Amino acid sequence: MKKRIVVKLSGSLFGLEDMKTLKQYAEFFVKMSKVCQPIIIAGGGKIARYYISHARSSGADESTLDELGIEVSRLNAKLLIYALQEKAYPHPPVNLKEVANAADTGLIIVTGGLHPGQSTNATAALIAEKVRADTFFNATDVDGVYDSDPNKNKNASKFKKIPIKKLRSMLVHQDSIAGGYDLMDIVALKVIERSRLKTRILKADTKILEKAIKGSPEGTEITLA
Ligand SMILES: Nc1ncnc2c1ncn2[C@@H]1O[C@H](COP(=O)(O)OP(=O)(O)O)[C@@H](O)[C@H]1O
Ligand SMILES: O=c1ccn([C@@H]2O[C@H](COP(=O)(O)OP(=O)(O)O)[C@@H](O)[C@H]2O)c(=O)[nH]1
Repeated sequence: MKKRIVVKLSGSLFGLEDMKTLKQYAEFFVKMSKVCQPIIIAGGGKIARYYISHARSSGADESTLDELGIEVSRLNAKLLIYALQEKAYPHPPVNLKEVANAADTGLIIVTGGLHPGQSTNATAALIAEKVRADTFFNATDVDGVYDSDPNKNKNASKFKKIPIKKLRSMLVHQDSIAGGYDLMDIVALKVIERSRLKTRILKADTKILEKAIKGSPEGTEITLA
């Protein structure tokens, strides 16, 4: 059986700016499917935050806002499925059991969020645990974990490796509101730790992802004591 690779794809890839991005990622994952089975979780991106902020201003509760984000992430997943055509399982699985059954088809799997109160990284970690993935890649809009937010602090320095306990202490203050959950949420970290998931946080770029899938130490590795 081919090794299973779980990739959480930043929602920023599903923006309206560059329509050819998804086609490039579809071609990339078809190429990678010759050496592994990609199992992809799509983020919600700006469109999710558009719906979340409007509904929040109307007084919707946080779990309702999370569900909006989940719906958008599932729409993003469908866009990638359409670009993958017959190489992909035909729709985004709706729960972990369906993900596991879908993975047994050997097809490329694409889904979105699954449950309120967490981010797509938590969903990706749960899926990696469920399908016994070889590695979980959080393909995000930064090239790894820094000692502070590199988008706010130009002097931040990047970790090649970071112990999960240190990462948790760095992120514990972040707010767990819908549309928040920057970088990794506490549910994702819990699942990575309990199942000792091999996890790497790296830039969402097909060339970098290809090198990482082939074993190159791209981005930041989360180490487990
Ligand atoms: N210590 C950190 N290292 C790297 N990025 C961080 C850190 N703290 C906060 N961030 C922020 O997390 C963002 C990535 O998380 P997120 O917005 O959830 O990305 P994604 O779109 O992949 O889900 C980065 O753009 C960065 O601004
Ligand atoms: O399993 C999930 C996945 C996502 N979300 C919601 O959907 C939003 C968009 O997902 P995420 O932030 O992970 O996507 P990103 O744009 O950061 O890639 C999240 O902020 C949550 O509000 C959720 O509630 N449960």
